[in-house]
Amino acid sequence: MGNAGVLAFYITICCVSFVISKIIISVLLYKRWQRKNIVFQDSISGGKMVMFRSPKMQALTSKAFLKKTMRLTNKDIIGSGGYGTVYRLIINDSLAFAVKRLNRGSADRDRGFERELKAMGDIKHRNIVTLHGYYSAPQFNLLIYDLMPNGSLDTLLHDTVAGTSGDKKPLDWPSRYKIALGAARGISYLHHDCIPHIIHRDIKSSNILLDQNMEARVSDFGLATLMEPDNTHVSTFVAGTFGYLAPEYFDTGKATAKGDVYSFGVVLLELLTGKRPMDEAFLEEGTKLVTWVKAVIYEKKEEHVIDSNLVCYPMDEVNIVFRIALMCLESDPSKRPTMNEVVKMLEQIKSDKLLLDC
Ligand SMILES: Nc1ncnc2c1ncn2[C@@H]1O[C@H](COP(=O)(O)OP(=O)(O)OP(=O)(O)O)[C@@H](O)[C@H]1O
Repeated sequence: MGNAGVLAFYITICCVSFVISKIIISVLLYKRWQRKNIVFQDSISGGKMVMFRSPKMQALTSKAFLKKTMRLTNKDIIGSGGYGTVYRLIINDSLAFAVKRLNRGSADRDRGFERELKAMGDIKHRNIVTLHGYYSAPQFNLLIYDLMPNGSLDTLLHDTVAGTSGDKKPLDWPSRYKIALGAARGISYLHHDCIPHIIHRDIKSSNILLDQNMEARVSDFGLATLMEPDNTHVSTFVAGTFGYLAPEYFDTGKATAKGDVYSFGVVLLELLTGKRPMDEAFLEEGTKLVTWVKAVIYEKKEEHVIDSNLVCYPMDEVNIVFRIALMCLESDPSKRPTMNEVVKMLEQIKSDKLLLDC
């Protein structure tokens, strides 16, 4: 190669490096811009609205959003729980949000509250309900989530609405399996992939919501740590809900990942038996779902616990999920699997099936 060739080679290298570095800088600047939240200070209420940047929030202005939010009335209420009331908010007939009004305001909290919320906003996973932003005022706080059009697993499983023909439509096995796997993946993500790792502390069927594809999305993570539940809400105790709490929690009062695994085991039992953990029939007999199931197994009558709506589905799959539930419900936390292992065991059911079908 002559001198001219060498020169041309070096010029090409320089040009390519220049273009690549420009692209990298642009991508980094775009990412930084994306991370910046939109903050709107409302001089009338003395509150602050923070909207996390995301494709869904891109087209909205915080002022318009806040105006709509402040106009929510009782007819927009979806439900209420230990932390407050949840409203449906539809913007421009197309964007749907669930706004959770927390009963206490920012006057009761320190700056850690906002830090936690921002960390919650960074969590994006297909099995976790996205937090899009929050509003913080001295008297109350609002959390803005994606609206889950198919409601909660609790409603779907236990309040089957009578159709026009009067028939009830119980959830079929493929849907139950899909929900179990989706929820397990969401919790596993919180436990193992988030830095720092997150313990949910309140896993239950009303905190497993269903999106438009009936994909499970875990909600309310972090709330138990953010605030003490309302004292008027009887089902919630310190953090967590009766019927779902691991036995060791009553001794130690400490929330652990293995405590979440236990609560997930209770959700699996709900899916398998179709019964609520604190069903009235259990309360009358002074027992609860987990104790009842364990007693029936002791008598070797497992078949009596499975929801009669599931009898025409593959019993081998149902039985494996039942065994996974029992592992999660071990009294000794160290004997329970991790959520990562639970996901793998649940996934194995379908991959074994595929191998057999081949
Ligand atoms: N993002 C959402 N999309 C659709 N519905 C929701 C959403 N978040 C909550 N809900 C519904 O609102 C109702 C109240 O929810 P909330 O989380 O406040 O209470 P809970 O989970 O029932 O009880 P607790 O507060 O003790 O956890 C529930 O019926 C729930 O299904």
